[in-house]
Amino acid sequence: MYQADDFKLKAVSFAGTVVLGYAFCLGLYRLTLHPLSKVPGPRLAALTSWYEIYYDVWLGGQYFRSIARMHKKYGPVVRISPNEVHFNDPDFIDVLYPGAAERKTNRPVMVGKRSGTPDSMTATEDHDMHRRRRAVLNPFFSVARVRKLEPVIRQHADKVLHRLEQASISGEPMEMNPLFKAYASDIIVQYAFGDCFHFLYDPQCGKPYFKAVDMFFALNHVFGHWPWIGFLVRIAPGWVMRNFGPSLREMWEKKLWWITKVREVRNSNDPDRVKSTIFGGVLNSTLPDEDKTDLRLANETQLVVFAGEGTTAHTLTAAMFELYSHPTILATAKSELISANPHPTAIPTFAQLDGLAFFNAVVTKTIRLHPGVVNRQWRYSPEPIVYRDAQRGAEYVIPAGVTYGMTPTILHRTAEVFTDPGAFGPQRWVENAKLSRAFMGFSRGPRGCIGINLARREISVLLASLLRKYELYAGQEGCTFEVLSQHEGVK
Ligand code: HEM
Repeated sequence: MYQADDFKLKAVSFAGTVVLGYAFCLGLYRLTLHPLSKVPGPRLAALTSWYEIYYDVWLGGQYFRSIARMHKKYGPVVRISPNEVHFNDPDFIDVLYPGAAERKTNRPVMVGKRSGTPDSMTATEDHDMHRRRRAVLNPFFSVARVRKLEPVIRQHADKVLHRLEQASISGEPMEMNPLFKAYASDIIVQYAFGDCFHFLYDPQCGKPYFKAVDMFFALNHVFGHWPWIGFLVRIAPGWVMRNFGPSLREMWEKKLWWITKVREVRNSNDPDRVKSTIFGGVLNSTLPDEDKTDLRLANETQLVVFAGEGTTAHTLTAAMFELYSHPTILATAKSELISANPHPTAIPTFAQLDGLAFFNAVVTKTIRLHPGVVNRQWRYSPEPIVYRDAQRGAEYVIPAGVTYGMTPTILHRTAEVFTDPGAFGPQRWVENAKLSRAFMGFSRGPRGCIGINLARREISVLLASLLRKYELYAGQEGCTFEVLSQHEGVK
């Protein structure tokens, strides 16, 4: 008995010594011999990814703030975890996010895992496979195709005005962000399948669903570090979600809806549906059959829909907040809109909005200050990348396969690039077109935002409609908005 206990004790202490010895050697390697060991950054971040986990999982998505502080301390390139570097240099954007013809850019596998949409375009690691998958979606987001959506976008903007009109009659305060999410969601889901959830007719504007999506995004950090948790959430049967994951349930149910809709489009005999909906086009494309399974297309739908909802709504909310808190800028934007569209309650056409330099700069400037995508834009290159830090006179080689990223939230608030970076000044953008060299709001390169044309149209049509109709509330009668404190956002 005594001997057995002694043996167990020895086995445990041996195993403990092996684990500690391994951790010690790994730490030593990461700090000294690792190919990134010369890249500046906090030692703790180089030693262990628990540093990142603390900020992103424990504190909830806060690592980007810590990375911003690192850049202030260590310069334009920092090692933010044992195997990842982060850049903050606008002159290096085109090297890190090159055109498809210049160099391949792969996406780290971890990004797909954290996105919760395996096999979707954005989760596709390989450059060439991503190109193939994206090629079938690209035509649906071209300038010309989005122009064809003009009646749909204007019709949805009209529905938003109608909701606000109803609220003004009933005296019910209207929260703008869920309304904007409902607007963006109804448009993109309608375009995807020829049908949508009609959130703009829902008294709650789909709030329970959007809360579930927010919760899912918050969990992305957890899925990124422990992908098996994401896997369990994905495969969880309905009764588990209903009983143990009520906050995600709404989203989970929508996933079943995506699958049903993919099947409906697949079995549809209506040629119009095939031509005019995104997933009709995908099913009819030359993609191989393994890329057209119900599950992969449901994941692709979830990606496209998620990517188009919150981002657009966030930009609209932020634009309203900035404009109505800067009455002089609001007045300039309004006078430009009045000259293009004299009727205050008419939804403007695309043609009326084209060429409104100041108004369009308001949209870009809003995305600069409040980018809809906060996380870093992860990539890796199949070839080494050389970075020269002119300030320090140092050169760093980022080996092939090492994850790197840039973050618009950090880049767009860098004083070396934008003087007075926190200020909302669209006029600067009108006067200095060169500022766009440092703009990453829609990312760059072949994995940049596919929905940029659609987003710009959705935002400008609705924003212009609201600005034309509503005044800032100062006790007067009529169509007004009230801006609450900065922390509460726009209501
Ligand atoms: C103001 C609104 C928007 C902003 C600021 C925005 C921003 C971005 C950014 C920064 C990325 C790159 C993310 C990365 O590299 O990790 C991206 C990707 C993407 N966006 Fe947008 N987006 C907006 C609206 C839209 C809309 C309306 C759609 C349309 C459905 C859309 C669809 C997508 C898709 C599908 C991707 C993934 C592309 C790929 O992986 O190849 N986005 N977006």
